[in-house]
Amino acid sequence: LNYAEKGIKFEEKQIVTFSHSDMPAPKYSFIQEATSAPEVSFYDYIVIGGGTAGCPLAATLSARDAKVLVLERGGSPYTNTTKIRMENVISTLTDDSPNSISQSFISEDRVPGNRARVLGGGTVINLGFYSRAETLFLKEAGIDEALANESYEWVEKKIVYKPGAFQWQTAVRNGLLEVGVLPDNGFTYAHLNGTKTSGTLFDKNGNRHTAADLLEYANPTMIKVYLHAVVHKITFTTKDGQRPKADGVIFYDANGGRHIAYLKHESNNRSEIILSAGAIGSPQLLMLSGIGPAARLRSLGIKVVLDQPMVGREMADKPLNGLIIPYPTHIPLSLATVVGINKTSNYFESLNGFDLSALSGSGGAQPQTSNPSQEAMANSTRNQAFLVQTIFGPISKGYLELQNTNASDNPKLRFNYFQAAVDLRRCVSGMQTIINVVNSDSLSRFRFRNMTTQDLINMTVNRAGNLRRRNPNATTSLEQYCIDTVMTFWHYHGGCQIGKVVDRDYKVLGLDQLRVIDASTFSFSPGTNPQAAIMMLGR
Ligand SMILES: Cc1cc2nc3c(=O)[nH]c(=O)nc-3n(C[C@H](O)[C@H](O)[C@H](O)COP(=O)(O)OP(=O)(O)OC[C@H]3O[C@@H](n4cnc5c(N)ncnc54)[C@H](O)[C@@H]3O)c2cc1C
Repeated sequence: LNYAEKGIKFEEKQIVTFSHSDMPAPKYSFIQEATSAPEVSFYDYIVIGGGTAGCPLAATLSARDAKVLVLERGGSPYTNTTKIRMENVISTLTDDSPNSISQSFISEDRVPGNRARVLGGGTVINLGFYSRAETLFLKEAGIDEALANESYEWVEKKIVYKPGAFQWQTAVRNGLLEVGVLPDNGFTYAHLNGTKTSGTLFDKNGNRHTAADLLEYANPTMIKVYLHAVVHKITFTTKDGQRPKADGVIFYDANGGRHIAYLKHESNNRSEIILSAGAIGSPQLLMLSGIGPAARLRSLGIKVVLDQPMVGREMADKPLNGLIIPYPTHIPLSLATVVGINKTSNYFESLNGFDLSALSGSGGAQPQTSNPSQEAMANSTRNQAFLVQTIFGPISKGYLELQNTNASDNPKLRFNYFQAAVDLRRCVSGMQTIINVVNSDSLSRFRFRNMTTQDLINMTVNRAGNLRRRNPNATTSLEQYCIDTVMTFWHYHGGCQIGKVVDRDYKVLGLDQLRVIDASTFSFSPGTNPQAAIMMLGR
């Protein structure tokens, strides 16, 4: 973040650039399977996790003439680009096979979730909505606003698109304006109160562009990316009386081969290991490496390097609640390109033609209406929209704990959705706005005439109800509705927060040569959606 201050300029001529159009998948010579990695190697920087933060970070470092290694546990997003097209977002998330690019889990809250397992990380499996963070986020993190803006532009130039006018998104935008989510901010990436259209990672042909594309900015002679490289542990030198210093990383390839990458001794001053394994992966790996709550680590046979009780604490996820709206006509599918931001800290988004409730784990019980032809239409996932909301923050926090010492397994996660009363109040207020939008004139032509709001509520409880809900008839209030139908917004964060696990330069407290750069450092999820802020941070 101090590059500009220090007068360091990026060598633009080293950067491989393409025009921002629908380009073919890049063929990077520096991306290889980890099976081809030497047993021992040496680098200036070792980035663990080639995800949303890791890719822009590694590209940036390599363009500064540092020798950079990226270790990514998943494969390439360019192997099967059909899988990551817009129409396949939900089928990718429901693919639970061992080679899936999405690893699913169920939190202790009984809410199913997904985490990326692919180069490009969350940007390869997410819903693509792109919106910058509020300035509060920059202020709290102490990030220079001008440098943040330059970094956003660096990302946007390569992978962010202005969306076309989708019929459903236009109706939702008009509905939000009609019920008072004002002003109309038109098209902008900025985080502003009111209703706006923002960016998307999908181009006009529905092809997804991801953080992996940012590696086009890398200096190809200075970077190496290994795929299917599962990092098991960071190693430390611990000389008597001195702070532990991170010096290497142990990783395994797809054939189970063990490799170790070390930081180069001669470049010690700028050498670092940077953990960008995401909000779930980074605290997990710190613990597996001996940095975490000592008693718990010892109980799993892990040698303690630093007793750090805050690793894995204050984990959070934004709750998702909304209404399923079956409609009587066929309209082209769309993912969120419009967002409403109101003064009571709710964010409203929508998608249509996708069955998001397939992810709720409730088994997708069928809607109950009194009209058979309505039911036939409502049963078709192509003919339904999901109008959803989430809240600022959230205030409710949970935790991450190791279940075992296998880096590929999910740790135990609890997010405690709505534990804080203010989160529940915000959800109720947001649901009231959603009900108003659903009943607005703008959406009236997308509604079955005799399907009431209560019908929609019942349908959503049945289809999107989470695994915790036991009795659908027990949903008697909007408070209970929020609790019974909460799903993940996938904005996991925390576990390595600034001031608790890392300092304001993202350096791990109490250790040398180790930083964390990803969503695990956040105390709240930035913006309406965090990927813009995370890529900016990586840059
Ligand atoms: C389904 C879904 C929809 C979403 N929709 C949106 C949206 O529309 N807009 C938005 O802004 N945000 C969205 N998000 C959130 C956003 O995508 C994430 O917050 C963001 O991608 C997280 O970035 P990260 O760098 O912290 O982690 P990630 O991008 O997850 O990167 C972590 C990387 O580390 C790798 N890794 C983990 N452990 C290891 C290990 N042991 N060894 C080697 N590699 C490892 C992972 O495979 C991964 O590639 C969505 C997320 C999901 C899952």
